[in-house]
Amino acid sequence: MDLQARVREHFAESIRTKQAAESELAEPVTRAGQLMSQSLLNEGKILSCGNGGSAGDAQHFSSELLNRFEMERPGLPAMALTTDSSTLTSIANDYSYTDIFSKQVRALGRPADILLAISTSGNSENVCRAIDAAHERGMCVVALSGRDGGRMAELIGAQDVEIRVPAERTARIQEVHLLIIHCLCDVIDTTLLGSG
Ligand SMILES: O=C(CO)[C@@H](O)[C@H](O)[C@H](O)[C@H](O)COP(=O)(O)O
Ligand SMILES: [Zn+2]
Repeated sequence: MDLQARVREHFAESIRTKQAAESELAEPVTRAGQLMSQSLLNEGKILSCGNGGSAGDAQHFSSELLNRFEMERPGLPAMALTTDSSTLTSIANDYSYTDIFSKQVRALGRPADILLAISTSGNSENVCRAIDAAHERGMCVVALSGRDGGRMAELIGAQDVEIRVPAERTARIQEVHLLIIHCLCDVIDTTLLGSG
């Protein structure tokens, strides 16, 4: 087994996936960044959720808003719904794992807020329920997905933005999700602060 060849193929496939995504996703990513900027200007906040690697992505995004991305600026209101182990374990224990995000969205969400919902398959039930809860609260949703968009694609409304990575493999989709998260931070900072 040529391990180095395998590693090289990961690099090559990741590069190809990002190149394929560029032309397809530049428009929805920009639109999502503008939607988030408008929410922040309207005193809204951004809630984010996902499972596994996507939980890490949700936290990565909220930390870049709460602290900073590349420009010096005041912190922006954002919260990953994946971090409070007491809340997560009690909801999962008393209700169901599928309710861990939706219950938090119902408690915290306000109409000016945005939900960043992340799922490579688009089929994680707890993320789908969070989207339903966001809509109940009058919030807009930015959905990061992949493959055929899964069930999440059916839940997205005209006021929302779906960003579906054109790839099948979870790892490749996640790698593009992280790039998109950095693009969203850049659009938000540039919209709020100017390009310097
Ligand atoms: O990071 C990885 C795989 O690269 C895993 O932890 C992965 O995120 C988990 O299996 C998730 O539960 C997958 O959920 P989803 O992306 O389909 O919503
Ligand atoms: Zn991963």
